[in-house]
Amino acid sequence: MLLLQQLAQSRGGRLLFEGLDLALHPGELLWVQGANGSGKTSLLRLICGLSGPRAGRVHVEPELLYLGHNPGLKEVLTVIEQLCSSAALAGHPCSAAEALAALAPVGLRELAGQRLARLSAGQRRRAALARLWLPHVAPLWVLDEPVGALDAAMVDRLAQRLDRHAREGGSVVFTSHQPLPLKQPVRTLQVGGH
Ligand SMILES: Nc1ncnc2c1ncn2[C@@H]1O[C@H](COP(=O)(O)OP(=O)(O)OP(=O)(O)O)[C@@H](O)[C@H]1O
Repeated sequence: MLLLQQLAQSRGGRLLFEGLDLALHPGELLWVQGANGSGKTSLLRLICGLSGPRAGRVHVEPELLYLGHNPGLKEVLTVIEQLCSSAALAGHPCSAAEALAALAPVGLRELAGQRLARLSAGQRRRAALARLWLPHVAPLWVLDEPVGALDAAMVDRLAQRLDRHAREGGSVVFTSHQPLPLKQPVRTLQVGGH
């Protein structure tokens, strides 16, 4: 599902990592670890093709869903508009009923018509994460700090969703500065040290 071969990246003239080899298979969860500034986000952006490597190559099969460090939501849109438009942009359009159903587990169903500009940080994160509850999503999920700003109950619900995705044959690459309460086995990858 994801293959990294001899991957290297540098930012601002500093080498972040090199010689990185990894094969992630269906059903596997990968926790990318490292100190602030070690290169976790840089690695995730490489995996998503948002930046090019200094050396090596990335192969994704068949497609991925990326939720970045910053939820990157359009403030003028309502919660449901944002969810439907991001799904459509990713090539997996959803119906209004499917979007409402995906907003329920993140606790935003009642706020479906609210503009994102009027949501709290945690609610915005929940709005971005609602994508993971839509019926048609890419099998590889790349999540940068998905639990940032989430309360404990939502962290538990997200972990349950990731566990289910893995049990169903999906894969997840995620960064987090805290362990997630996952039940499925989790592989780890340490970034940095250069
Ligand atoms: N646009 C940029 N130009 C130059 N250097 C950058 C740029 N973006 C990031 N960097 C540098 O690249 C390094 C790695 O950044 P990155 O965001 O990948 O770290 P991270 O491990 O995700 O950190 P954090 O845990 O704080 O989110 C940092 O030292 C940072 O200063």
